Amino acid sequence: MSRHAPEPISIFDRRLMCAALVESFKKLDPRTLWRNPVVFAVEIASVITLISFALALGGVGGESARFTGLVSLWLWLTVIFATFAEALAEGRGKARAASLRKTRTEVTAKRVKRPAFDAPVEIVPATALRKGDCILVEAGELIAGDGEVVAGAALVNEAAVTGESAPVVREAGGDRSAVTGGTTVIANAIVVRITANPGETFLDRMISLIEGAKRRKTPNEIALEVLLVALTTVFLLVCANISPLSAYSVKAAGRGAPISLTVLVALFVCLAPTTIAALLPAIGIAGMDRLFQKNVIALSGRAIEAAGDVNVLLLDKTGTITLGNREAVEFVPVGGHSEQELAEAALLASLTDETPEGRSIVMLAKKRYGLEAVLPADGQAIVFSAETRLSGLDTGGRRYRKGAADSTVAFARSLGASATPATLEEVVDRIARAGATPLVVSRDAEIFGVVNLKDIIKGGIQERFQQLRQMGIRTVMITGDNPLTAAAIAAEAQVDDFLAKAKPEDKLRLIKENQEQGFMVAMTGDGTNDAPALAQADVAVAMNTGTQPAREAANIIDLDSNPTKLLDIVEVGKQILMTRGNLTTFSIANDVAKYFAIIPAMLLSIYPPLAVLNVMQLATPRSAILSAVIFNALIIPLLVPLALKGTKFRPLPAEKLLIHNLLIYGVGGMLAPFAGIKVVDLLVRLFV
Ligand SMILES: Nc1ncnc2c1ncn2[C@@H]1O[C@H](COP(=O)(O)OP(=O)(O)OP(=O)(O)O)[C@@H](O)[C@H]1O
Ligand SMILES: [K+]
Ligand SMILES: [Mg+2]
Repeated sequence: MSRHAPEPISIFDRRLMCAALVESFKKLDPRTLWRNPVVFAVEIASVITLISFALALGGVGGESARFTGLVSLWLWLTVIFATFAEALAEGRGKARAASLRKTRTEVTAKRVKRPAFDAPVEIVPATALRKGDCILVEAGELIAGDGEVVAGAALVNEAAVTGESAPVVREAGGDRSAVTGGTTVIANAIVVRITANPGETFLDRMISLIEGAKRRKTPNEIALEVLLVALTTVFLLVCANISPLSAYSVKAAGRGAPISLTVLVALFVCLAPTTIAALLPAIGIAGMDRLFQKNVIALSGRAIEAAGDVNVLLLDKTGTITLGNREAVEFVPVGGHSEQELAEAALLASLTDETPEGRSIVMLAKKRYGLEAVLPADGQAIVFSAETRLSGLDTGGRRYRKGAADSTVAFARSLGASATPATLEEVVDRIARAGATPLVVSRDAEIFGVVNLKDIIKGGIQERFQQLRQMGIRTVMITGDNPLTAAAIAAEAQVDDFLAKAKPEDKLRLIKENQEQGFMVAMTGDGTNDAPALAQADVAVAMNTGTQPAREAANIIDLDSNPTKLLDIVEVGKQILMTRGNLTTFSIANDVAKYFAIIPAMLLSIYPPLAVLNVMQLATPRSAILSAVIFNALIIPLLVPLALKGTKFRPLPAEKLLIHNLLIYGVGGMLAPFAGIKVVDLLVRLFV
């Protein structure tokens, strides 16, 4: 695969860092910062200490101006480190969005009155196109908006959106009818029915998503934030009560000085869970960005996080596990009919069938049997549906049909057929066992034979399903095809289970059943008949090659149309959840060490015996407090790489991972500040 568009940019690229620095100052605006309440509280603390500093300079208040100034400076830095982490996480997406914007130049479109090539054409700007309009797009032209091909077939270059420069076929009918605005037709012509108004196209959605404009907090993020705000409130109350308590103690003990506002504010910031609060937005944004680098567009952060907990993956067969261009390769007659007769009946039954299957039958009949495709004037099209599993043509009082074996046989029976030809079952089974799809062809009550529709499994799929199994995810293939074909493909692709002859409502029911058993269900599909199931699944991945309804029902779109991408999505989902958990553990464990630094320092003048708690042997109370504030600030940029890259993913059982992470981030988080604060103190004692 050749990929020219998204050249990999490091998150720590120098230009991105500079842009993020500018952004991080803009993010100080309280009107936006309040959305992160803990960091907003630190900003208020910074303002309070700044005012105290100004007052101290004028000799008001009992605290040293130099000390207050330094505390204020480091509190401001704490806030900026937090906004910088978020800005840096957004940086790569913003750069990508800007380059996408550039490709979306002002274009014009050829609007047609009817969805046909011979309809009169009117030139209009792309912005004038509305849902339901039809446009003609010819070779060399840009497709002006998202839509569905309603006539013709063309080669389309989608590099502008997917980064993939190899052209793809887009054609009317079937599961490859969706086109994306901003892509280019490079051969042939198509008529497209527009499915999105200007400003609501896939490209628009993609740009606003990666720019973060549409980003909502996920339920997990909200739950964690509630906890962080609660903790912060508790510490705020504790600090507020220390002041009267200390004044009382000074009186009672007859020595020492009451605790200054600067020290109280410093204590509050050190105790509040600032580390995780500062890094929380960055963790989610960076996860989405990492997926985007893999050409996966997540329309919600919630879907990615749900992917981290997925137990069951349902996949559609044709177009998801297989390449999806089922092609007619052979006509096998039964019941004394000749190949030629079967070819003629199959051709008639396919003349108006715009699906890839139908077109490939017409092709084979023309090429191998020299037949001509002329639609009879009285021809009545019977359009294929996933419900009937049949398609065909009524002409001259005769009903030509083709479809799934049982459906066609049932139809022939309903018209009076008493027995099916002797060899039919054998032929159907032979084709199905080979993993191909048999379509039975009939005229009224008479069965003519079977069309062999071949399909190919996508490469490398088996190993990836194996990996999913190791992660404890069960793969189930669901297909409208017959059980024998399904079994053959299931065995070849090595899925754990399969469901054959599934109608859209069966797919939907299977998902609901799994969800009722408490499983988190992911579904990947491409067809219109997959859309209801996609809408129900917790994680719904649509192939970019799929139909418009499938893409609209999904919450994740894979631009590469590779069903095993779910592995990457699951991995990023797990990483986001683990990183957030680990940093929360670390952040709260950190506090323990800060108690040892600040509490003795704060109360030493009142209770001299507290000196024994000064285990770090910090120089003076002021240097101890300042060191804790500085450490509390510096730990944020030190952890930014971890927040952006995510905890390294290991395919381990959940309990083992939990113990492992608790050890590293819990114990590590408790010990790290002892060393860190001590080192900072050695430097700070030179200044205060
Ligand atoms: N154009 C067609 N005309 C008549 N019958 C068809 C046509 N296309 C498919 N069929 C029959 O209908 C069955 C269901 O097709 P459909 O495309 O709905 O399958 P599906 O549910 O999407 O499953 P999958 O895509 O996984 O194979 C096929 O297995 C085939 O037997
Ligand atoms: K803190
Ligand atoms: Mg399908």
